[in-house]
Amino acid sequence: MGGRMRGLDGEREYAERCRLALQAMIAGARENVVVGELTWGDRYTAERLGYYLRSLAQELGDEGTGPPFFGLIGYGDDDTAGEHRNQTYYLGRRHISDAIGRPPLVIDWRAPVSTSFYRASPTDPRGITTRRRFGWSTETLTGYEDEHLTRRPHPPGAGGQESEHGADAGSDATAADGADAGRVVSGILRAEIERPRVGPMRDIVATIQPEQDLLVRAELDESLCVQGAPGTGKTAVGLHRAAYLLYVHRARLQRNGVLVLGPNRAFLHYISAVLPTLGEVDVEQTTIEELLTGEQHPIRSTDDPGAVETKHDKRMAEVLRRALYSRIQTPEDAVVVPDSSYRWRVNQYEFEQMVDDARQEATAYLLGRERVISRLVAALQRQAEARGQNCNGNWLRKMGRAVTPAVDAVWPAVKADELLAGLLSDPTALATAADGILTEDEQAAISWKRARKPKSALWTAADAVLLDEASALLERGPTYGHVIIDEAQDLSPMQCRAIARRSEHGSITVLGDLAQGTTPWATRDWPAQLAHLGKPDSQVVALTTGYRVPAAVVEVANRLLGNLGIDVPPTRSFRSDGRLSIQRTSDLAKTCTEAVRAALTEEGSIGVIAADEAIDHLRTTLHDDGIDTIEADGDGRVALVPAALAKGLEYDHVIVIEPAAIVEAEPRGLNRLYVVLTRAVSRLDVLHSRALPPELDGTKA
Ligand SMILES: Nc1ncnc2c1ncn2[C@@H]1O[C@H](COP(=O)(O)OP(=O)(O)OP(=O)(O)O)[C@@H](O)[C@H]1O
Repeated sequence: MGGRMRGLDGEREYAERCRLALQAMIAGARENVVVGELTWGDRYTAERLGYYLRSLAQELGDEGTGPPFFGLIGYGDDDTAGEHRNQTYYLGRRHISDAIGRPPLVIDWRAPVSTSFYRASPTDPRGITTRRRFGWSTETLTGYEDEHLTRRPHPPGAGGQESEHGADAGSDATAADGADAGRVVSGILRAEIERPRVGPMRDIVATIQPEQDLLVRAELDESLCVQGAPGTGKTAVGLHRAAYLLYVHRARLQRNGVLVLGPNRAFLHYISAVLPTLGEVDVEQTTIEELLTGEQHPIRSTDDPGAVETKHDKRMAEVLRRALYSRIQTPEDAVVVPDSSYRWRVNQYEFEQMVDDARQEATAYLLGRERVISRLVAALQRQAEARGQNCNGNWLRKMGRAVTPAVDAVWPAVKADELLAGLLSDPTALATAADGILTEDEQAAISWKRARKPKSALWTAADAVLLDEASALLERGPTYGHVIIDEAQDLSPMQCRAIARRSEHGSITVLGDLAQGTTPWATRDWPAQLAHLGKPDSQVVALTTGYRVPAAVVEVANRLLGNLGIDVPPTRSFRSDGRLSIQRTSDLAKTCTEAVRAALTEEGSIGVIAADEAIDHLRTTLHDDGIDTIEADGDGRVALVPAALAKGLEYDHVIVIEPAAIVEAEPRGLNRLYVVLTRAVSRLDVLHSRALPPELDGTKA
């Protein structure tokens, strides 16, 4: 910290000083873990402290080697700089300090002062005179670029930048295409965004864009919905938002937890390293299916399409509610409990009143039942105490057991799987519960061919959603402090309800793209989905600048947009590089092999994406040609990816096989093709033997 701007040698010395300080912090944290474990006599304190120190050590642990900082802001000496007048601040993934009481050497990117690094622009410099971006080659500082924000840009187009000592990104500066007119794009920034992709997703802390930063740093209480075109950084924003919220609201969120939901395992694998590199190791990352599938009810079967759609329909919530509450009966007798020489009694009318009241008040079925039991016991207690009896804990428990059979008769205990198995096994019970809600065909579609007990039931993924709904009717579960939902356009209303229950007392970040909706129930507008998610008033923000897909590829993908039956703004690509080729061939397999071979001569990951049913054949022919492929979440150079699994992933070079087959494979095949075409970072080859879909070749606008 301080007011001086260093030259490259000075910056390298500073980087070394930061690295040594960080190593000392890591060593200190590790030592504290040991000392903490030895010195704290009281177990609870020792455990809490141990947990804290261990997570600190873990957070710092991975960070000993990477660049200690990525940027620097220098404030001027006028009033707009306020308390930061003449100060400079280095920004990194983590605070680094070398002595308690002294200002940190590096400030965490999430700290309030870091905001200006991301948001300052020539039109609104926020008191900053210089913004410096550092270029690193692994651990070596190779150079930096300065933007002088309070000076007029000169010459036009150069954005007032200088670079020193061969910053590895060069020094050209251009304004982002069509983006904020005040925005200047440095060479280092552009190189980071356009770099070839290899391996899993990385954090973007060094290059978060202003429109992304506004979302990352939105208040915890604010639920947000981001409608983002492909590659606009929705996933990146969601993950950085999780890290930001944990930094600002650590205590609250560590208690309630943060949950990140993604579309599938391959996607989770792809993003899994981002939060740990940001020091956040405690965030739960899973898919909605895994979240809802309990260990007791493993998925053992699949549903027909008709059954799936009905089970995911929100009317099922009412069918289940009715089925459950129809179990409650009106009491027909008084409750009489013999107790030594007395018989305590609650008459039928009072009992009925208790049942009615509990039904009105209780937020969950089993809670209502508990209330009836405790009110009956309280009534008995009043009578016993009036007779001078001492009603201790034992007595109360005994009375509780004594009234239970009477309560069982009118408000029976039920389990979620019994309720659902009962409903799906018994057409008459289903007809009663679904009367006026589901058609006869819909009822027939979800009914089991033969009755089964819960233990022998062949549960499906859609049943898991219903079991979760049923469990929540019985008993309310815990809620998260914040839930981040990626690819949220694909969630069914019933899945949304499951998430809404888990975020009832917290907030959510909804990320998605209506154009990428591929499930039968994918939403066509956000307000409807937000209502299902229990946050109807969330603000919807659109991101349209794509950082993944090059302009030529965006142009082809945008051709499909008008045919998808949704209203979203087209993507504008940030990137001018990239290559697109569309090739007709009579021998797809051979041309595919040639395309992969050509791609292998260049840097970066390669994804071959085809209709799901074509995958096995392609794998064999590629293998016969000497090319080994991996699955979407494997480690290797060439991934062979079924179209259905491509969502959320990206490859440097994408080879799309037979678009017409991808479109035909499913009802929302055109949306699927849109997803598939927008996975490419640098190069896209489209190979086809049949005619291209008319929406793609531009003959159907
Ligand atoms: N500010 C940025 N700086 C550097 N890279 C960025 C930035 N924003 C996004 N990216 C990169 O662009 C790519 C696309 O980002 P991301 O996957 O988050 O987009 P998305 O909107 O979720 O895409 P999709 O909906 O197509 O799956 C990623 O490689 C991401 O790291």
